[in-house]
Amino acid sequence: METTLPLPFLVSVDVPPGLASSEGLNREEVSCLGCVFFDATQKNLEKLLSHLRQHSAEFHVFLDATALESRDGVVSLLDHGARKVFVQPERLLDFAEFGRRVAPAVTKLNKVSAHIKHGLLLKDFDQRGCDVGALMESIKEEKLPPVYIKPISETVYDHFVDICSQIRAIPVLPSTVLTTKKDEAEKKLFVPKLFSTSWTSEREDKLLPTVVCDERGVSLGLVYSSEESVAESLRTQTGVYQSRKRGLWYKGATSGDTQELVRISMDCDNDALKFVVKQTGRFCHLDQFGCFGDLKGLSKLEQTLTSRKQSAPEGSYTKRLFSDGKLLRAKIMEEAEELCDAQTPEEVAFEAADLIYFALTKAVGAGVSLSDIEKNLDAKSLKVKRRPGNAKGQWAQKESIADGTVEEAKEAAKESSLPLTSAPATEKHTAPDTQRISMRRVGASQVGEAEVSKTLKRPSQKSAETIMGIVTPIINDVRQNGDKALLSYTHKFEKATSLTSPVLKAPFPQSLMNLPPETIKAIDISYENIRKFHAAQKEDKPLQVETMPGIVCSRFSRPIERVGLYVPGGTAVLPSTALMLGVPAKVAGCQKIVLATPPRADGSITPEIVYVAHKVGAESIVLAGGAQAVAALAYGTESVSKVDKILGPGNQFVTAAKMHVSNDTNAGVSIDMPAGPSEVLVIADKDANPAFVASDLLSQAEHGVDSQVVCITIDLDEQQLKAIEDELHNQAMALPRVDIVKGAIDHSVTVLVKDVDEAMRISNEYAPEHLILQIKDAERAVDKVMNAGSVFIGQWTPESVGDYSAGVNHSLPTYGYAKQYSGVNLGSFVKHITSSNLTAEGLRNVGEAVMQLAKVEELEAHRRAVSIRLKTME
Ligand SMILES: NC(=O)c1ccc[n+]([C@@H]2O[C@H](COP(=O)([O-])OP(=O)(O)OC[C@H]3O[C@@H](n4cnc5c(N)ncnc54)[C@H](O)[C@@H]3O)[C@@H](O)[C@H]2O)c1
Ligand SMILES: N[C@H](CO)Cc1c[nH]c[nH+]1
Ligand SMILES: [Zn+2]
Repeated sequence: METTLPLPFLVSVDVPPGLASSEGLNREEVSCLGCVFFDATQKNLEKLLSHLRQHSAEFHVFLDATALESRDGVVSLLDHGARKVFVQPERLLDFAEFGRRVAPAVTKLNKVSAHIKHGLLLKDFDQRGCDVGALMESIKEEKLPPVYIKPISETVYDHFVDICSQIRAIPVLPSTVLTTKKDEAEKKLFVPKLFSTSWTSEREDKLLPTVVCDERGVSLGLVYSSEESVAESLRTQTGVYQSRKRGLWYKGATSGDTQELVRISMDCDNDALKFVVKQTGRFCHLDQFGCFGDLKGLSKLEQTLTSRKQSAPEGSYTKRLFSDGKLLRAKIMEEAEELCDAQTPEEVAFEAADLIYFALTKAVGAGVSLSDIEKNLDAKSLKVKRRPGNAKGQWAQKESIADGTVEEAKEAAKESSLPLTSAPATEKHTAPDTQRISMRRVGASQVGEAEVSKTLKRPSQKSAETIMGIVTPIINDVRQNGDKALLSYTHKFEKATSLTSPVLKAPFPQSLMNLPPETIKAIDISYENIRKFHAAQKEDKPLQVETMPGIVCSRFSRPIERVGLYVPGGTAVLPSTALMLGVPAKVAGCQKIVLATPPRADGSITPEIVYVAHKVGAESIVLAGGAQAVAALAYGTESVSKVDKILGPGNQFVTAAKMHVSNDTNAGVSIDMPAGPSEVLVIADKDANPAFVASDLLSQAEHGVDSQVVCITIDLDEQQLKAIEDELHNQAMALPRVDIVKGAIDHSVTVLVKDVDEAMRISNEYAPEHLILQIKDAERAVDKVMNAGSVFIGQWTPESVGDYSAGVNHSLPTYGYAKQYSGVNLGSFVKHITSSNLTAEGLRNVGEAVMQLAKVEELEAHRRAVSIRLKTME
């Protein structure tokens, strides 16, 4: 803990008189000295604590607490920020845990033992009859750094200061020394003289180099001080220095860029001063803030925000933040969440910078400066009574989700005795039952459907800007440096450092797809069902329509030649996704199928994926994931084949990379759709089995913490609702991925509605990836489905059958994109080509219309292409 003195002396202020005045301390006397010394007694303790509360970051407070009897009093002083407290030597052991912040106070040096290492206060020092030589010797022998000496009142201070300077002790001077000196001129120069008797200048002119800093310690420049300039500075409380050419220099006197003096201190070997100032305008005579250049980082941000607050250009975003408290609040929350989710050092730096920007905007808007914040931090760092540091209120549950172990959660759940109550309009079951895994309830009739939609907002993802900022350099790197870059990202993200080639080419060796027969059987069954369903989507023959006599329009399909299939492999290995993409690609007749999937840390690929790749006739497997795999597929590398279309789900990095390459016209690649974190919406009525409902919700919640599940209950009473919630909690606690489930459930919701129509309206607005209908006459409700990726009808249709084996595709639009996209299907692997075939009669029938429209558009060549033919028929 920092207790070094910024000055070569301490000023002792009378207590309580100094504090009793309304102003507290006389600012001019002590503020620039930065250090103050008090006598603490039981009587003035409260006043001292109140003073410390306000000023401990500003002043370094030293206290003689020998008159304080209770330990608690001393601890409170330390806790409130006292830098050093002196106690009787015999009580030292009692405060050993506070290290150098507690030191002994003695009246005679020989009472001190050699083991005292945190300095000491020699009080009631009487210089008369003092043998300075013996004192020096004693201090040297005891090797006690540093020694503070407080004289008894009759001492003649000038002489006392000289003695202290000789023995290199720190004088503690009563404040009266500054105010009772008879001679005004002498009084004025007393403090500067204290400085100058302590400083040593190696320069001929005896000036002292002086570093000028702002309150955050950012250096503004180097100047020189003399005893006179320091005196002027203290008198005017502004920056006054000694110019080597022009004498006394009152900073800002001509430029207007003045300085308010905050503090003067001296360096460790007394040969340089530091002036801390509040600078108006700029310090440097050149067009820059300080002599070492302009501000940067946090200081620069603060400068910009302050100037924006005073006057911002039209359309300034920062200005909008200052005037829109709600927006600022939302941004702070959003950025805090993104910082929590950040993983790599780059992401953390990126997100922390965003959060700091918004936090500082809040501070500047409230008139709080960075240095106020830093003072607060310093004051906190001086606290000795530690709080447990647990998260509070609504964050307590999030904390347990992020960090708690399953066992801890189970224990806490057992301890939690408060039952769930019936649902008010919108209520989060966190406070009373913190460890219970439960979804927030929202009553649609209480809050209205518009509010329900807001509540069903998907968990926030990183902003597009943030994600693009991460994936773009990766894509560019792979594009430019091919295999080498691709491999380096696989080493980095997958930790597969032994991998030397990023591609596994067909034919795949049998040794890489050795599987138990039951797995082969499961894959084969699923393969066949998926094949059948997708083959049925094939058009047998071209579609043909005779629109007019002699005019035949046709549409026929052709497979996309080269397809890249992304199989996710971050949080779970998904061979089923290889099936969902590979089988339709094969059915469609794509000539080149390239799979890409992140390898395991040993560089290998899950044998199930190799087996599927083999079955669908893949040309190769790219052993890479994330943005780097997408870039390799889009542009090709030395060993990865370029493709025409990239399909497959993935996390935010994969999705952003797909968007990026599909927007690059040079890449010549398209993508399927935005397929992100899995989600499910279950509609349940009184007929639904609570255990089935909970199991479906959990099946998607276990995909990732960014998944969201929604349960719309139709006209259920409290007991029925609780039955689903109990099932959800109990089943979840038994799952191996319970920690992931907790994260997903945390932003999942149960919506209470009255009837099927209300449920369907909300569902269509949400546009879920998966919609499960566990209601009476589920089939009839399908007519009302307008937006959904895939629908699961009735109690015997769990969503997981669609994930694996029923035959439908599980690669589906999420995040509400089911409103405009279809899931992967056979059509995703083909393109449609149209044709027209006219006879002479056909051209005669339609010719006039074509020529007239060409005329309207003033495209004469278009018109003539028809007229030239019609003429030949005349
Ligand atoms: N909608 C669908 O049809 C569907 C189907 C299956 C899976 N999914 C979803 O797909 C997602 C799969 O995600 P996943 O993470 O498990 O696997 P993933 O393969 O999509 O992503 C893993 C890759 O992300 C990259 N990555 C990770 N952290 C990174 C970082 N900080 N910076 C840059 N790149 C980074 C790495 O390259 C890694 O290989 C899940 O959200 C799952 O729910 C959706
Ligand atoms: N439910 C996921 C699509 O959102 C797909 C999947 C693969 N394995 C299990 N589930
Ligand atoms: Zn699934």
